[in-house]
Amino acid sequence: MTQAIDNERLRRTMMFVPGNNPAMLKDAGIYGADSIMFDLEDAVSLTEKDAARILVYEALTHVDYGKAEKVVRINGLDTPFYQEDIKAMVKAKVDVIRLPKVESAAMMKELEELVSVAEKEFNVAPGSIHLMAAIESAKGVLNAPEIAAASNRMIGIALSAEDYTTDMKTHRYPDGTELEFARNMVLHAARAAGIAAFDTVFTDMNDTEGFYRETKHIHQLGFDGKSLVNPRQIAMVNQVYEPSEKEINQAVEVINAIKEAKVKGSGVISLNGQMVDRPVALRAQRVIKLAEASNLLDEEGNYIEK
Ligand SMILES: CC(C)(COP(=O)(O)OP(=O)(O)OC[C@H]1O[C@@H](n2cnc3c(N)ncnc32)[C@H](O)[C@@H]1OP(=O)(O)O)[C@@H](O)C(=O)NCCC(=O)NCCSC(=O)C[C@@](O)(CC(=O)O)C(=O)O
Ligand SMILES: [Mg+2]
Repeated sequence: MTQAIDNERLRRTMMFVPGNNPAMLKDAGIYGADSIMFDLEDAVSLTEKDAARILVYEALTHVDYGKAEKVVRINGLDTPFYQEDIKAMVKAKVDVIRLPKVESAAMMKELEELVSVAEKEFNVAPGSIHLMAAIESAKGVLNAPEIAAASNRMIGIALSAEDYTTDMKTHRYPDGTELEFARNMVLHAARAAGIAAFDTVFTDMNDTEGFYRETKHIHQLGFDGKSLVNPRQIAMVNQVYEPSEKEINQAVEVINAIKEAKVKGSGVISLNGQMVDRPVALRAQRVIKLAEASNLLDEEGNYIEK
Protein backbone atom coordinates (compact mmCIF):
# COMPACT_ATOMS: atom_id res chain seq x y z
CA MET A 1 0.00 0.00 0.00
CA THR A 2 1.38 3.42 -0.97
CA GLN A 3 1.59 5.95 1.85
CA ALA A 4 -0.36 9.14 1.22
CA ILE A 5 1.23 11.58 -1.21
CA ASP A 6 0.83 15.27 -0.45
CA ASN A 7 -0.11 16.53 -3.92
CA GLU A 8 -0.54 20.06 -2.57
CA ARG A 9 3.03 20.21 -1.24
CA LEU A 10 4.93 23.18 -2.70
CA ARG A 11 7.67 22.05 -5.05
CA ARG A 12 8.77 25.29 -6.67
CA THR A 13 12.47 24.56 -6.48
CA MET A 14 14.14 21.14 -6.85
CA MET A 15 17.90 21.70 -6.63
CA PHE A 16 20.42 19.20 -8.03
CA VAL A 17 23.35 18.52 -5.71
CA PRO A 18 26.23 16.45 -7.16
CA GLY A 19 26.46 13.27 -5.07
CA ASN A 20 30.27 13.24 -5.15
CA ASN A 21 30.72 16.70 -3.57
CA PRO A 22 30.86 16.44 0.25
CA ALA A 23 30.83 20.23 0.84
CA MET A 24 27.73 20.76 -1.33
CA LEU A 25 26.01 17.74 0.26
CA LYS A 26 26.67 19.09 3.74
CA ASP A 27 25.35 22.62 3.02
CA ALA A 28 22.55 21.80 0.56
CA GLY A 29 19.87 22.42 3.20
CA ILE A 30 20.79 26.02 4.01
CA TYR A 31 19.52 27.62 0.79
CA GLY A 32 15.80 26.97 1.29
CA ALA A 33 15.02 24.78 -1.75
CA ASP A 34 11.64 23.07 -1.46
CA SER A 35 13.25 19.81 -2.65
CA ILE A 36 16.91 18.80 -2.65
CA MET A 37 17.83 16.37 -5.40
CA PHE A 38 21.00 14.41 -4.68
CA ASP A 39 22.48 13.26 -7.97
CA LEU A 40 24.09 9.88 -8.60
CA GLU A 41 23.70 10.11 -12.40
CA ASP A 42 25.22 12.58 -14.83
CA ALA A 43 26.92 14.90 -12.32
CA VAL A 44 29.00 11.91 -11.15
CA SER A 45 31.75 10.33 -13.25
CA LEU A 46 31.82 6.55 -13.79
CA THR A 47 34.80 6.11 -11.48
CA GLU A 48 33.00 7.86 -8.61
CA LYS A 49 29.63 6.08 -8.72
CA ASP A 50 30.22 3.86 -5.68
CA ALA A 51 31.80 6.65 -3.62
CA ALA A 52 28.92 9.02 -4.45
CA ARG A 53 26.32 6.43 -3.43
CA ILE A 54 28.04 6.02 -0.05
CA LEU A 55 28.36 9.79 0.42
CA VAL A 56 24.69 10.41 -0.37
CA TYR A 57 23.66 7.56 1.95
CA GLU A 58 25.72 9.10 4.77
CA ALA A 59 24.29 12.57 4.07
CA LEU A 60 20.71 11.30 4.09
CA THR A 61 21.18 9.47 7.35
CA HIS A 62 23.26 12.09 9.20
CA VAL A 63 22.52 15.60 7.91
CA ASP A 64 19.37 17.47 8.97
CA TYR A 65 17.81 18.98 5.81
CA GLY A 66 14.91 20.51 7.73
CA LYS A 67 11.58 20.64 5.90
CA ALA A 68 13.09 20.08 2.45
CA GLU A 69 11.90 17.06 0.50
CA LYS A 70 14.80 14.67 -0.14
CA VAL A 71 14.99 13.29 -3.69
CA VAL A 72 17.75 11.15 -5.22
CA ARG A 73 18.34 10.87 -8.95
CA ILE A 74 19.62 7.31 -9.35
CA ASN A 75 21.43 5.92 -12.39
CA GLY A 76 19.33 4.71 -15.32
CA LEU A 77 17.99 1.21 -15.87
CA ASP A 78 20.52 0.73 -18.69
CA THR A 79 23.51 1.06 -16.32
CA PRO A 80 25.20 -1.41 -13.94
CA PHE A 81 24.53 0.93 -10.97
CA TYR A 82 20.79 1.31 -10.50
CA GLN A 83 20.12 -1.79 -8.37
CA GLU A 84 22.72 -0.82 -5.76
CA ASP A 85 21.44 2.79 -5.93
CA ILE A 86 17.87 1.70 -5.20
CA LYS A 87 18.87 -0.53 -2.27
CA ALA A 88 21.02 2.17 -0.64
CA MET A 89 18.44 4.95 -1.08
CA VAL A 90 15.56 2.84 0.24
CA LYS A 91 17.71 1.84 3.23
CA ALA A 92 18.40 5.57 3.80
CA LYS A 93 14.61 6.20 3.68
CA VAL A 94 14.85 8.90 1.00
CA ASP A 95 11.50 10.61 0.30
CA VAL A 96 11.55 10.26 -3.50
CA ILE A 97 13.58 8.33 -6.11
CA ARG A 98 13.87 10.12 -9.47
CA LEU A 99 14.52 7.79 -12.41
CA PRO A 100 16.30 9.47 -15.36
CA LYS A 101 15.69 8.87 -19.08
CA VAL A 102 12.27 7.24 -18.65
CA GLU A 103 10.65 6.19 -21.91
CA SER A 104 7.82 3.87 -20.84
CA ALA A 105 5.46 2.96 -18.01
CA ALA A 106 7.20 -0.43 -17.86
CA MET A 107 10.41 1.28 -16.68
CA MET A 108 8.56 2.89 -13.76
CA LYS A 109 6.91 -0.43 -12.93
CA GLU A 110 10.33 -2.11 -12.84
CA LEU A 111 11.54 0.60 -10.46
CA GLU A 112 8.41 0.21 -8.31
CA GLU A 113 8.97 -3.54 -8.04
CA LEU A 114 12.62 -3.14 -6.98
CA VAL A 115 11.68 -0.46 -4.43
CA SER A 116 9.01 -2.75 -2.92
CA VAL A 117 11.55 -5.58 -2.58
CA ALA A 118 14.10 -3.22 -0.98
CA GLU A 119 11.49 -1.86 1.47
CA LYS A 120 10.91 -5.45 2.67
CA GLU A 121 14.64 -6.21 2.83
CA PHE A 122 15.46 -3.12 4.92
CA ASN A 123 12.30 -3.10 7.02
CA VAL A 124 11.17 0.24 5.60
CA ALA A 125 7.41 0.99 5.73
CA PRO A 126 5.83 -0.48 2.57
CA GLY A 127 4.87 2.22 0.07
CA SER A 128 6.73 4.97 1.93
CA ILE A 129 9.29 5.66 -0.82
CA HIS A 130 7.75 7.76 -3.59
CA LEU A 131 8.83 7.99 -7.22
CA MET A 132 9.23 10.46 -10.05
CA ALA A 133 10.28 10.19 -13.69
CA ALA A 134 12.51 12.40 -15.81
CA ILE A 135 11.44 12.62 -19.43
CA GLU A 136 14.52 13.16 -21.61
CA SER A 137 13.69 11.91 -25.14
CA ALA A 138 11.08 12.05 -27.91
CA LYS A 139 9.85 8.57 -26.89
CA GLY A 140 9.52 9.67 -23.28
CA VAL A 141 7.54 12.76 -24.27
CA LEU A 142 5.14 10.76 -26.46
CA ASN A 143 4.64 8.23 -23.64
CA ALA A 144 4.38 10.87 -20.89
CA PRO A 145 0.68 10.17 -20.10
CA GLU A 146 1.28 6.45 -19.42
CA ILE A 147 4.51 7.20 -17.54
CA ALA A 148 2.75 9.70 -15.27
CA ALA A 149 0.07 7.12 -14.46
CA ALA A 150 2.43 4.15 -14.12
CA SER A 151 2.42 3.88 -10.33
CA ASN A 152 0.46 5.27 -7.43
CA ARG A 153 3.82 6.08 -5.80
CA MET A 154 4.39 8.83 -8.41
CA ILE A 155 4.70 12.39 -7.12
CA GLY A 156 5.58 13.97 -10.45
CA ILE A 157 7.31 13.99 -13.81
CA ALA A 158 10.04 16.33 -15.01
CA LEU A 159 11.21 17.53 -18.40
CA SER A 160 14.98 17.24 -18.87
CA ALA A 161 15.77 19.56 -21.74
CA GLU A 162 19.50 19.01 -22.06
CA ASP A 163 19.15 15.34 -23.05
CA TYR A 164 15.81 15.96 -24.77
CA THR A 165 17.14 18.62 -27.17
CA THR A 166 20.10 16.35 -27.99
CA ASP A 167 17.68 13.52 -28.80
CA MET A 168 15.68 15.94 -30.99
CA LYS A 169 18.85 16.95 -32.90
CA THR A 170 18.59 20.56 -31.78
CA HIS A 171 19.81 22.58 -28.81
CA ARG A 172 18.38 25.16 -26.42
CA TYR A 173 17.43 28.55 -27.82
CA PRO A 174 16.67 31.68 -25.77
CA ASP A 175 12.98 31.72 -26.75
CA GLY A 176 12.43 28.02 -25.89
CA THR A 177 10.32 27.24 -28.99
CA GLU A 178 12.09 23.86 -29.30
CA LEU A 179 10.62 22.85 -25.89
CA GLU A 180 6.99 23.95 -26.27
CA PHE A 181 5.56 20.59 -27.37
CA ALA A 182 7.46 18.68 -24.70
CA ARG A 183 6.53 21.18 -21.99
CA ASN A 184 2.86 20.91 -22.87
CA MET A 185 2.94 17.11 -23.06
CA VAL A 186 4.68 16.77 -19.68
CA LEU A 187 2.35 19.29 -18.08
CA HIS A 188 -0.84 17.72 -19.46
CA ALA A 189 0.33 14.21 -18.59
CA ALA A 190 1.08 15.28 -15.02
CA ARG A 191 -2.20 17.12 -14.57
CA ALA A 192 -4.23 14.23 -16.05
CA ALA A 193 -2.55 11.86 -13.56
CA GLY A 194 -2.99 14.32 -10.67
CA ILE A 195 0.75 14.66 -9.98
CA ALA A 196 3.32 17.48 -10.12
CA ALA A 197 5.06 18.81 -13.25
CA PHE A 198 8.63 20.13 -13.14
CA ASP A 199 10.28 22.23 -15.78
CA THR A 200 13.88 21.71 -16.81
CA VAL A 201 17.19 23.14 -15.61
CA PHE A 202 18.58 26.46 -16.88
CA THR A 203 22.34 26.13 -17.07
CA ASP A 204 23.70 29.61 -17.88
CA MET A 205 24.33 31.06 -14.44
CA ASN A 206 25.25 34.46 -15.91
CA ASP A 207 22.02 34.90 -17.92
CA THR A 208 19.76 36.12 -15.12
CA GLU A 209 17.37 37.79 -17.55
CA GLY A 210 16.98 34.57 -19.58
CA PHE A 211 16.36 32.57 -16.41
CA TYR A 212 13.71 35.06 -15.25
CA ARG A 213 11.97 35.00 -18.66
CA GLU A 214 11.91 31.19 -18.72
CA THR A 215 10.63 30.94 -15.13
CA LYS A 216 7.81 33.46 -15.84
CA HIS A 217 6.86 31.40 -18.90
CA ILE A 218 6.68 28.03 -17.14
CA HIS A 219 4.82 29.59 -14.20
CA GLN A 220 2.23 30.92 -16.65
CA LEU A 221 1.91 27.48 -18.28
CA GLY A 222 1.14 25.94 -14.88
CA PHE A 223 4.27 24.03 -13.86
CA ASP A 224 4.68 23.35 -10.13
CA GLY A 225 8.32 24.40 -10.31
CA LYS A 226 11.73 23.88 -11.87
CA SER A 227 14.75 21.67 -11.52
CA LEU A 228 17.72 23.92 -10.59
CA VAL A 229 21.50 23.57 -10.64
CA ASN A 230 22.55 26.43 -8.38
CA PRO A 231 21.35 27.96 -5.09
CA ARG A 232 21.39 31.45 -6.66
CA GLN A 233 18.38 30.40 -8.78
CA ILE A 234 16.09 29.67 -5.80
CA ALA A 235 15.16 33.25 -4.86
CA MET A 236 14.15 34.16 -8.39
CA VAL A 237 11.85 31.16 -8.78
CA ASN A 238 10.24 31.93 -5.41
CA GLN A 239 9.80 35.55 -6.49
CA VAL A 240 8.03 34.52 -9.71
CA TYR A 241 5.75 32.11 -7.81
CA GLU A 242 4.97 34.71 -5.10
CA PRO A 243 1.35 35.89 -5.38
CA SER A 244 0.67 39.64 -5.63
CA GLU A 245 -1.05 41.67 -2.90
CA LYS A 246 -4.21 41.78 -5.04
CA GLU A 247 -4.20 37.99 -5.57
CA ILE A 248 -3.68 37.38 -1.86
CA ASN A 249 -6.46 39.76 -0.80
CA GLN A 250 -8.86 38.17 -3.28
CA ALA A 251 -7.92 34.68 -2.06
CA VAL A 252 -8.45 35.71 1.57
CA GLU A 253 -11.90 37.10 0.64
CA VAL A 254 -12.81 33.86 -1.13
CA ILE A 255 -11.71 31.68 1.80
CA ASN A 256 -13.61 33.91 4.28
CA ALA A 257 -16.74 33.83 2.10
CA ILE A 258 -16.57 30.04 1.97
CA LYS A 259 -16.22 29.86 5.77
CA GLU A 260 -19.19 32.23 6.21
CA ALA A 261 -21.35 30.23 3.79
CA LYS A 262 -20.52 27.02 5.65
CA VAL A 263 -21.65 28.58 8.94
CA LYS A 264 -24.92 29.62 7.28
CA GLY A 265 -25.30 26.14 5.78
CA SER A 266 -25.34 27.57 2.26
CA GLY A 267 -23.83 25.70 -0.69
CA VAL A 268 -23.72 28.64 -3.08
CA ILE A 269 -21.39 31.53 -2.39
CA SER A 270 -21.55 34.97 -3.91
CA LEU A 271 -18.64 37.37 -3.51
CA ASN A 272 -19.02 40.96 -4.75
CA GLY A 273 -21.68 39.72 -7.16
CA GLN A 274 -19.50 36.87 -8.48
CA MET A 275 -20.31 33.22 -7.88
CA VAL A 276 -17.48 31.37 -6.14
CA ASP A 277 -17.27 27.80 -7.35
CA ARG A 278 -14.88 24.92 -6.70
CA PRO A 279 -12.11 25.93 -9.15
CA VAL A 280 -12.06 29.46 -7.67
CA ALA A 281 -11.85 28.01 -4.15
CA LEU A 282 -9.03 25.62 -5.13
CA ARG A 283 -7.06 28.45 -6.77
CA ALA A 284 -7.56 30.58 -3.66
CA GLN A 285 -6.23 27.79 -1.45
CA ARG A 286 -3.07 27.52 -3.60
CA VAL A 287 -2.54 31.30 -3.48
CA ILE A 288 -2.77 31.16 0.33
CA LYS A 289 -0.25 28.32 0.43
CA LEU A 290 2.19 30.28 -1.78
CA ALA A 291 1.63 33.43 0.31
CA GLU A 292 2.35 31.49 3.52
CA ALA A 293 5.57 30.13 1.97
CA SER A 294 6.63 33.72 1.18
CA ASN A 295 5.72 34.93 4.72
CA LEU A 296 3.08 37.30 3.34
CA LEU A 297 0.29 36.48 5.81
CA ASP A 298 -0.06 37.56 9.45
CA GLU A 299 -1.46 35.36 12.24
CA GLU A 300 -5.03 36.31 11.31
CA GLY A 301 -4.36 35.28 7.71
CA ASN A 302 -4.25 38.82 6.27
CA TYR A 303 -1.72 40.19 3.77
CA ILE A 304 1.38 41.78 5.26
CA GLU A 305 3.91 43.78 3.30
CA LYS A 306 7.50 42.50 3.39
C1 LIG B 1 26.71 25.10 -12.06
C2 LIG B 1 27.81 25.10 -11.09
C3 LIG B 1 29.05 24.37 -11.63
C4 LIG B 1 28.22 26.61 -10.82
O1 LIG B 1 29.28 26.59 -9.96
P1 LIG B 1 29.81 27.96 -9.26
O2 LIG B 1 31.07 27.64 -8.55
O3 LIG B 1 29.81 29.06 -10.25
O4 LIG B 1 28.68 28.20 -8.16
P2 LIG B 1 28.56 29.41 -7.15
O5 LIG B 1 27.26 30.07 -7.39
O6 LIG B 1 29.76 30.26 -7.16
O7 LIG B 1 28.49 28.67 -5.74
C5 LIG B 1 28.21 29.41 -4.56
C6 LIG B 1 28.10 28.47 -3.40
O8 LIG B 1 26.99 27.55 -3.62
C7 LIG B 1 27.49 26.22 -3.60
N1 LIG B 1 26.73 25.49 -4.67
C8 LIG B 1 26.76 25.76 -5.97
N2 LIG B 1 25.95 24.92 -6.62
C9 LIG B 1 25.44 24.09 -5.67
C10 LIG B 1 24.53 23.02 -5.72
N3 LIG B 1 24.01 22.59 -6.87
N4 LIG B 1 24.20 22.41 -4.58
C11 LIG B 1 24.69 22.83 -3.40
N5 LIG B 1 25.60 23.83 -3.30
C12 LIG B 1 25.94 24.47 -4.42
C13 LIG B 1 28.98 26.31 -3.91
O9 LIG B 1 29.66 25.21 -3.40
C14 LIG B 1 29.33 27.61 -3.21
O10 LIG B 1 29.42 27.34 -1.83
P3 LIG B 1 30.54 28.13 -0.93
O11 LIG B 1 31.86 27.75 -1.50
O12 LIG B 1 30.30 27.59 0.46
O13 LIG B 1 30.21 29.59 -1.08
C15 LIG B 1 27.39 24.50 -9.71
O14 LIG B 1 26.33 25.26 -9.22
C16 LIG B 1 27.03 23.03 -9.80
O15 LIG B 1 27.89 22.17 -9.77
N6 LIG B 1 25.73 22.71 -9.91
C17 LIG B 1 25.21 21.36 -10.00
C18 LIG B 1 25.39 20.82 -11.41
C19 LIG B 1 24.65 19.52 -11.57
O16 LIG B 1 24.23 18.89 -10.64
N7 LIG B 1 24.46 19.06 -12.83
C20 LIG B 1 23.75 17.85 -13.14
C21 LIG B 1 22.29 18.09 -13.21
S1 LIG B 1 21.74 18.78 -14.72
C22 LIG B 1 21.64 17.45 -15.82
O17 LIG B 1 22.06 16.39 -15.54
C23 LIG B 1 20.91 17.71 -17.12
C24 LIG B 1 19.52 17.05 -17.12
O18 LIG B 1 19.61 15.66 -16.89
C25 LIG B 1 18.69 17.73 -16.04
C26 LIG B 1 17.36 17.12 -15.68
O19 LIG B 1 17.15 15.93 -15.75
O20 LIG B 1 16.48 17.90 -15.24
C27 LIG B 1 18.93 17.23 -18.51
O21 LIG B 1 19.02 16.31 -19.32
O22 LIG B 1 18.37 18.33 -18.76
MG1 LIG C 1 19.71 14.36 -18.44
